[in-house]
Amino acid sequence: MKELIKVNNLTKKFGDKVALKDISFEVQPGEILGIVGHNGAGKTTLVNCMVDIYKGDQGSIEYLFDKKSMYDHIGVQMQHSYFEDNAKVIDICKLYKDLTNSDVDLKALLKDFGLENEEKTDVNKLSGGNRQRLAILLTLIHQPDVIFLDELTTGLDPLARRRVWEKIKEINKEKEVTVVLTSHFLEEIEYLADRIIILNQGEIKYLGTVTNAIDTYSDGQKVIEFQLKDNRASFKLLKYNTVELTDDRYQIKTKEEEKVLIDLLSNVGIKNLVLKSPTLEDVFLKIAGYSLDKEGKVCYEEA
Ligand SMILES: Nc1ncnc2c1ncn2[C@@H]1O[C@H](COP(=O)(O)OP(=O)(O)OP(=O)(O)O)[C@@H](O)[C@H]1O
Repeated sequence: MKELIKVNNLTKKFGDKVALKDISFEVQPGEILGIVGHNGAGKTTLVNCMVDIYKGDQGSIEYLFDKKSMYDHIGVQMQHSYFEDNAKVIDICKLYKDLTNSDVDLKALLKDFGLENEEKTDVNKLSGGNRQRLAILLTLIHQPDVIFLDELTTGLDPLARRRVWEKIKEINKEKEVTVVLTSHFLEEIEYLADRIIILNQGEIKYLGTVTNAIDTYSDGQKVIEFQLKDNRASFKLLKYNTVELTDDRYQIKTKEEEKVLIDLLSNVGIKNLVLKSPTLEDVFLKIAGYSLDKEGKVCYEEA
């Protein structure tokens, strides 16, 4: 299948600051591609280059569609969606429809997004979740092939965030719209994206599926988490150099989980056992000193 967008050796600078360094990848039709990275990693700059807001200093971007009619084919929701304060939901929708000469059925679209009862609501009185749903809806009014969503769910509570995720999945599957999204949230990317790009200081550190990222970076290790039946047996864990104690739970990282489990069960005495595979978070930690804040947002601590 031919790629929808092809980014070739793209470099973008702001003065001396290199925001993107020699980036190459392609967007396949029908996929959800997630771009993830710390603050300042270059996510927004990359999206801005792809939607032709910024010109790269080096490299090129090719589109399957005619670039002259680019905005017929793409829909863009940027990091902050600004709406006129007193504007009503339906007025904004109509404005977008007129501007794009679209023949979309607005009533049906609003119903589809669960906003049919909000038509007359002032946009600034919408809940955070509904506001974000409106932002997605607006990208779809002219029936594009691909939409770009930049940090769509930042600021939403977990329930509202989940609802937005469901909507994105639905649009992708049912309307066959390709989605390029940036996010700070690993859980979001893990849930939504078919493939991910991990950006670190303007460079691609990883491009591929989440599963492959985990396999590649985890080195086949599993995590065994447990409590001791009798804490006096803790000396029996000394032979494991990967053992860690957090709160009252021990963790051992190992490639030989069966052997270690047998030892723990028969010789050490453990309870409340959980066997875990590494997560995308572990991959991030390996790539470059990432950590997560209380909200589950990616942070970066330079060494
Ligand atoms: N218009 C600009 N002028 C100067 N520097 C910029 C500009 N836009 C971005 N940068 C710089 O380029 C780098 C990449 O920024 P960018 O906004 O793309 O990162 P990001 O990953 O989207 O970050 P965030 O998650 O905080 O939105 C940063 O160092 C940023 O300061």
